[in-house]
Amino acid sequence: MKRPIFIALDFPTGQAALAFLDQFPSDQQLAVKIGMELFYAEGPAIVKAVQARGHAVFLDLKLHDIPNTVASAMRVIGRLGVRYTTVHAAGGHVMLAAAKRGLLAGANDAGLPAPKLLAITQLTSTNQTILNTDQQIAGTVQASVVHYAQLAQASDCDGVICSAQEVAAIHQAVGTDFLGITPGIRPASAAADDQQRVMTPTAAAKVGSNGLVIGRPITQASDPVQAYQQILTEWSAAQHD
Ligand SMILES: O=C(O)c1cc(=O)[nH]c(=O)n1[C@@H]1O[C@H](COP(=O)(O)O)[C@@H](O)[C@H]1O
Repeated sequence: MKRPIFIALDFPTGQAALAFLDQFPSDQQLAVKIGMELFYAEGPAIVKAVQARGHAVFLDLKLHDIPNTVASAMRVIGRLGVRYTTVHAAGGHVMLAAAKRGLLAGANDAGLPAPKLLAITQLTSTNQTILNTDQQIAGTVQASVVHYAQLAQASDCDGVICSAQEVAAIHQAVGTDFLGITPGIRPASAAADDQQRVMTPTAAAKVGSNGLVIGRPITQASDPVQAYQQILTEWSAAQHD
């Protein structure tokens, strides 16, 4: 999967998510992200239902707990056949290493390839004020994100979730093989909603983003299939390798 666009299936029910997917041609294989809302409503059954339609699943549950709990939960996730999953970098090295260990154990239990483990750095809804005031972290958002990328790499994660605004700095710090997957993507005409650190698909491609996560600009569009195709065209045209 080279530089995928993950559609965030942020729907309250499996029925709504599958009705959304039904709008696409049945032979079009998509990359989709199942997050907390849909997974809490439907559990692993929705992962299986989406996989059965031929789509690649990124299961985004953003684990953050004591290392033993994270390892055990990741072991369950590792058995689901998903391609990517997430953990919070803020949990620290021991927790991140436990996440990776659990994921590998789960994949091994099921005889499946291990999902790629992505660490959440600073959420794209976080800005400088939130970082310095609410989180009491001094310095810039970019410095915090790069620090978390270095921590994630040292803890054997495959990449991070960050804003496209930080991808170039991350790749400079930890190398271009380390994935920088970027939500907070907004076509030029779209509303930012609750996102603070946004970029267009073209700008994200130019700075070397390894994949986009996009929800509302596609799921809430009057014609979601057309919105997706437009973003895909823009993203593909701007790639330089
Ligand atoms: O982990 C994520 O996917 C994530 C991390 C982050 O920093 N920011 C962020 O927006 N996301 C997710 O990416 C999606 C963005 O959705 P839209 O803002 O509707 O495009 C949502 O499902 C968020 O949960």
